[in-house]
Amino acid sequence: MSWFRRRPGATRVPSEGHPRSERGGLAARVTTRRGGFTLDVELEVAPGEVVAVLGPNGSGKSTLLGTLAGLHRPEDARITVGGRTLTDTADGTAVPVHRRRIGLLSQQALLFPHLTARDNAAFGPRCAGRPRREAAAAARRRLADVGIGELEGRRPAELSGGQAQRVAIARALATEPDLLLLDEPFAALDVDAAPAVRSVLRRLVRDTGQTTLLVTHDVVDAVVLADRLVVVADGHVVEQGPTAEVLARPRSAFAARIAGLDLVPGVAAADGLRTPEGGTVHGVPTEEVAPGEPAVAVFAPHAVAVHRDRPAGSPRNVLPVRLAALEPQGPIVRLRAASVPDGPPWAEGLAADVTPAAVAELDVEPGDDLWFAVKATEVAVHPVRRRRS
Ligand SMILES: Nc1ncnc2c1ncn2[C@@H]1O[C@H](COP(=O)(O)OP(=O)(O)OP(=O)(O)O)[C@@H](O)[C@H]1O
Repeated sequence: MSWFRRRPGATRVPSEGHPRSERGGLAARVTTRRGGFTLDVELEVAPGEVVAVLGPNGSGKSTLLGTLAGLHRPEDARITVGGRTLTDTADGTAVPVHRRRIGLLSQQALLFPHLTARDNAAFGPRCAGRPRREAAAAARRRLADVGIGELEGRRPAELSGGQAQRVAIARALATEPDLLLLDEPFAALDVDAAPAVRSVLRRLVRDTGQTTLLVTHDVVDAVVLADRLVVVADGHVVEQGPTAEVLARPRSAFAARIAGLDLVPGVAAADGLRTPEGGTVHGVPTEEVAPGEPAVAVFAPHAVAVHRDRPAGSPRNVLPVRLAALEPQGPIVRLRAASVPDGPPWAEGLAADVTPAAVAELDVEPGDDLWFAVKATEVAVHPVRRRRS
């Protein structure tokens, strides 16, 4: 699948300080223990690339971010960003947190309660040694970038969760970090606030060509923000690759579980998504996507109704499929579709989750022709990560 792939030859926007091309990417080899747990990973993030790290609870994601940020001392590691060695246990190099030029954004905004939004955002550049006036100017610019320039004089107690997280984004980016680390950045936001904050972050990361490592549990974050996925389990990298490829052909149990969503590539349209062959998937565009933008329609397999005969009536999306496989998944059965010659090619691999009773009633077996139906209201249309060129 080519729809999430980075466009070749994408150029980066020069930043105010040093050009991004001089900043380079991340190369890390880390072995470290925490109690009885061992993290043992190698990881690279190319300049301007966004890599998402996904993994089950306790797989070592936070340990990895903490080690990169300089918060944990690893037993055996070499970490370089833009060719600068930040950690090398072989020769004792351990650049302190505030000199690593790494921005860290956590679930919680963690703002200083007694400082204004502006002074919170200026804190990073001040720590990096920038003069007061310059730091304040950088803070103002970034607050404007995240859409809350007018709130610069407010203290954290006077901000909503989403606004506070925007200040935290402004603070992380005001330092012009060589590497941005995002640790579940939307997890603490309520469902109404998260899409707008994700949208702001996506735009900023794209527009500045910011090299970024994102840790998340939410596959939509990875789809929207990341070029590449790295799946960790039990302290090891178990698979990695372009986001779409990992989700389309998951090899690890965890990736298979997170990939348990139906994804259809295309471009956003007012009424949903236009597929490459000119078909339409009716759906609800999220606020993060504009018509004409590369996008993906996402729906849950349990939202798909399965019929022997073409259903009449309301569902907007009705497509003919051939049953490729029946996959028992605990209390439900997943029907895996193949495309049919006259049907849309994107039906290939779609999943529908039904009860065993429904399977018995349908009396289906692989090779049978069926109809999948999904309501437009069940289909969300998200932008896909695309680097600015
Ligand atoms: N300070 C500590 N002392 C001992 N063990 C620790 C410490 N911090 C983490 N661990 C252990 O290290 C392992 C990895 O934890 P880590 O927080 O890196 O995982 P994670 O993938 O970020 O998990 P989650 O998704 O739940 O945040 C876990 O088994 C955890 O219990």
